[in-house]
Amino acid sequence: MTTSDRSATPTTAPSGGTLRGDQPHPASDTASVAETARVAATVLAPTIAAGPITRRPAVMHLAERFDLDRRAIATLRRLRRTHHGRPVRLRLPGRSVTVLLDHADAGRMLAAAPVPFSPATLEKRAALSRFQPHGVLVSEGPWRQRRRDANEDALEPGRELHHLASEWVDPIRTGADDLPSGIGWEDFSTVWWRIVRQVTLGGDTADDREVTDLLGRLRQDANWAYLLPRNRRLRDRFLALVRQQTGLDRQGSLVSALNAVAADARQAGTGPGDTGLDAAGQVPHWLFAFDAAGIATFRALALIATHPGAHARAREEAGHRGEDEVRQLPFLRACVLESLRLWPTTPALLREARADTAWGGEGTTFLAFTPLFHRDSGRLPYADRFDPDIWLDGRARAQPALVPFSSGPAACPGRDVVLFTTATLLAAILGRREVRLTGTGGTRLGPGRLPASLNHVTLTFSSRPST
Ligand code: HEM
Repeated sequence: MTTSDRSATPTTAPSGGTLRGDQPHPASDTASVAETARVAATVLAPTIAAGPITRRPAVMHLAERFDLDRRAIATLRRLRRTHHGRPVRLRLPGRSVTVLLDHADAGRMLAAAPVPFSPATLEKRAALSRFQPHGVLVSEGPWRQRRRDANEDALEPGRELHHLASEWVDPIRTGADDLPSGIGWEDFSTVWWRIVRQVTLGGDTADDREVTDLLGRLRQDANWAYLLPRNRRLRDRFLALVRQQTGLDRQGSLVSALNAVAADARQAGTGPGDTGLDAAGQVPHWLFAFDAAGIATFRALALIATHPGAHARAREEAGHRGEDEVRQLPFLRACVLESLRLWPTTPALLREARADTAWGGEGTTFLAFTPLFHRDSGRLPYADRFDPDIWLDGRARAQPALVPFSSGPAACPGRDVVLFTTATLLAAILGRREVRLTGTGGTRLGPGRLPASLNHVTLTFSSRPST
């Protein structure tokens, strides 16, 4: 399948298209020193401090307490008004960084990947190469394309039910049953990683924590990008373990799908064996990225539990079940998408210009800060509401910058696997239990009360078997 064939497949992710009348700006502006300082203080610093690669709980706590994302959004809205929506180049020493403020510009940038707007920015290369040196996100040129194709063929974006989905239902249901009646983040996270290992690596890996624990330690280092020396011993141990696990090729796992793709490529003679592709080299990103899916699921549970109308619909969808049935669960998928819209787990979408562009020369870094677009109350009537229907009736799809999974040629190829696993887990929980939100870090959640920053770590639930 070629890349152009792929873009024709239906997908649940928003398209990179623009609304009628929305056109990208033909040129950019430059921020004043004061504006740059405000963006640095209220947008860049909190985003970096929160942990771009793994969340720092103490900073998440502060972010929620002071609703820091709301402040970031306010800063960028003000900048947008002053500069009439044009992209704005910050006056930062030693770096050329331009912030996109308009929906159409963000959509345009994401659609034009990897050239001129490459996802493999300096920051991502520095951080991610600590545990995924050959991941597609930090790859360039022909290698990027091969790795991208392999990721798409194995993860099957655009297909709501992966061809292996039926293999994952049992581990997900078992995980839901293993949750205690009082559910905190630690309980949920433990169950989530058991599910992730079984879906990704397969078979009996539920308790095989070493690989994901090592990844956790590498991710903490990666938060420091180029500021901290690399721990090569840890990295080599982790990558060797991933390679070993991938080599076991357990039936029904995501890695088995990837191995099949690599074997097909070898047989068809379309490439020099595994050289360049490095199938096992794609798996660290998968394990890493499933973390965000766990966070999104826990927040979605909080949204559902605090919105009676959605709660009733979610329980109804969850309740229609045959024990081993694999189902699409459109409403629960939409709830997870809403969780990601309201609290994006990748708030900073970064691109680096590989050629001169109308908005800045080669080497310029571009930032689309997704909370600005996702919570744009001047444009979206549902900006600060929980409204899963926007993902079902086409309203979200019509917006080029509602992009929890990014969009365009570098959009997340794992999105449909994510939506399947998360929605199936929510269904397994809500189909058998009555769930109530019992605690947050201090913020109040409910209809009309959705802070821009939500610390998932402090959410707690009570549950009892449903009658
Ligand atoms: C809630 C969970 C997830 C979210 C919100 C998410 C979101 C994203 C976003 C926003 C990007 C673009 C990043 C950028 O441009 O810098 C991305 C890329 C990617 N994601 Fe995900 N992701 C999730 C989970 C996953 C999972 C579980 C997998 C694999 C099983 C996966 C595989 C990938 C890959 C391979 C890329 C790189 C694509 C490329 O560079 O062409 N993601 N994801």
